Amino acid sequence: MNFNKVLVGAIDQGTSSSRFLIFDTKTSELVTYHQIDIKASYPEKGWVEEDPLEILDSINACIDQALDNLIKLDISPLCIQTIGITNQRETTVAFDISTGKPLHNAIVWLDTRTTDTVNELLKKIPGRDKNHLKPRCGLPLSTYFSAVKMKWLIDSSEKVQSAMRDGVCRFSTVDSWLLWNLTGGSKSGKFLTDVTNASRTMLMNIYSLTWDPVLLEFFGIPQNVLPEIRSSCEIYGRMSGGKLDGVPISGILGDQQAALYGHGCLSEGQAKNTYGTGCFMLCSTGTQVISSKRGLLSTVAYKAGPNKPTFYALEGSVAIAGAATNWLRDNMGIIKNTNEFETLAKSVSDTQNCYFVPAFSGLFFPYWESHARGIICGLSQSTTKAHLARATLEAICFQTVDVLEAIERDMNITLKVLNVDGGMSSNNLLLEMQADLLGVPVVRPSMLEMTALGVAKMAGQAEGVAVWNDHSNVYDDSTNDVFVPLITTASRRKRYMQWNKAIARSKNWELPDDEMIEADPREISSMFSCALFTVTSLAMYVFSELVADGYI
Ligand SMILES: Nc1ncnc2c1ncn2[C@@H]1O[C@H](COP(=O)(O)OP(=O)(O)O)[C@@H](O)[C@H]1O
Ligand SMILES: O=P(O)(O)OC[C@H](O)CO
Repeated sequence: MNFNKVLVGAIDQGTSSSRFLIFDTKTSELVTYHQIDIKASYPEKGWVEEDPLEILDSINACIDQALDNLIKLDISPLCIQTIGITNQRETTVAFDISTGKPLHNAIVWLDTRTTDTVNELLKKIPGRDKNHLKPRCGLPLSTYFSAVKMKWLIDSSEKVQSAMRDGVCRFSTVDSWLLWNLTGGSKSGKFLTDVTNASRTMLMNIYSLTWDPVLLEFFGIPQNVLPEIRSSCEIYGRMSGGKLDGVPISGILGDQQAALYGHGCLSEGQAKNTYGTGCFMLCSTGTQVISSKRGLLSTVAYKAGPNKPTFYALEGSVAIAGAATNWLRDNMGIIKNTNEFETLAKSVSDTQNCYFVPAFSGLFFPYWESHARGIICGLSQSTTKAHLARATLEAICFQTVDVLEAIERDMNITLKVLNVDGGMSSNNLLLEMQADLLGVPVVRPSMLEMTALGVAKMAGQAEGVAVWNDHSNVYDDSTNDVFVPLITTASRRKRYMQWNKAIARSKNWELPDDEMIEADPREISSMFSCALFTVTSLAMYVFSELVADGYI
């Protein structure tokens, strides 16, 4: 058996699946991995939940299976020097730190149950400006981020309220839930998070990298329920139990930041776009926080050690990418397997002017509109499921066009290529359409696991581990696939205009609870007449019964 390799393990906990991947530090080669799908539940309209214990079990199972694969390759698991954790961001877990039991299902980043919470919070802000807190945390007020999910749990869950009273409630993002459990849980677990995950809660000040008292007060979250914030690269603790007992965990990055790092987009103006459950383009802004005028988020990209500088990024977040494929498969039954999707979409040469805005979770960038909902428009008698499949891909591409344009304008740069990765980027048609609609070549590496590679590199360079030193270059391999634009600018513009008409129709669809106040006066008067008619009829009925019974 080979004991000489120097390997790093990466836990990649995404929205749709969990993975454990093992990389060779000499070649950046993916040696082996195992992946398990995660079930989401939708208990009410707009709610998206996952089971924190299923997430944890899936990671343990992935580790075990990947280690078995390694042994089959005749490589010893003892070659694994350290482990990194990368994760779906914003998804919020509430648990009891004395027992380790979750107090509620995890509320997934896509969940829109807090639409009314956001409305209520907006009322506290002068002019209801959703960007009011942006100078502190880089983010607009939205259902997307963890703070509103925590507020909802405090306001709505009796178990959370009781655990808060007993001082045992803790809130975490998925990184700290996993870290705490893997380092020993209620016996010896380390309750820590990293700056990139903390920067997605809306509670961390992006300059000081500490929990911000003004933000904590605004959302009503006491600081003692939150993990301690650390850099993205240091030994946080060691695996407790299992086949990797004692191996350090030394890197944590939110999954989109990890992909940026994996691509090696470390210099100002370098960008990547990851197509997973959602689709997220991040562009490095160096050590400067750039505040977007166009709806992009300012976020922490990484901090490669406690005493290292903090790097930042601008981010354009598109909520629904692969999630739309899953919806067409699971809810509509249009395909049986994800891999049929490309063949179906390719079976037609265009969308026949059908547009699909999959705003299931409202619209994120650049609108930050919680009340938008999904629409399909431009249907005709000849529209088929193939046109809808193609329109789904187009929708993801159009939103990416918006993000790229905003990044270029905010940073005053022109991107010459777009580096891509993520599960959905295996779809060639998606990337061909993306290049066409962007007018910029799209470059896909032969190894798509940039998220896992990013956090493996980060973990491998931590002080006390230092097994991986090469971070400087954009991920480079001679077997990259390049997709070049083939359509004319005029055709691109026409389709983009039509897309914007579809977006306009999806906006402001859901009515907030207090919408009556701003509703059309004709609607209010018709509802008032209806209510008056009902009350009068009831009174006349009671009166006639009283007369009939001789009381009057
Ligand atoms: N060839 C494909 N065509 C369309 N969608 C795909 C394809 N392959 C994967 N997907 C979608 O991509 C998502 C999985 O990507 P992944 O990066 O693993 O997601 P996550 O990190 O969010 O768990 C799923 O939503 C899946 O349906
Ligand atoms: O699951 P992904 O890969 O789409 O990533 C989810 C994001 O981290 C949400 O912000």
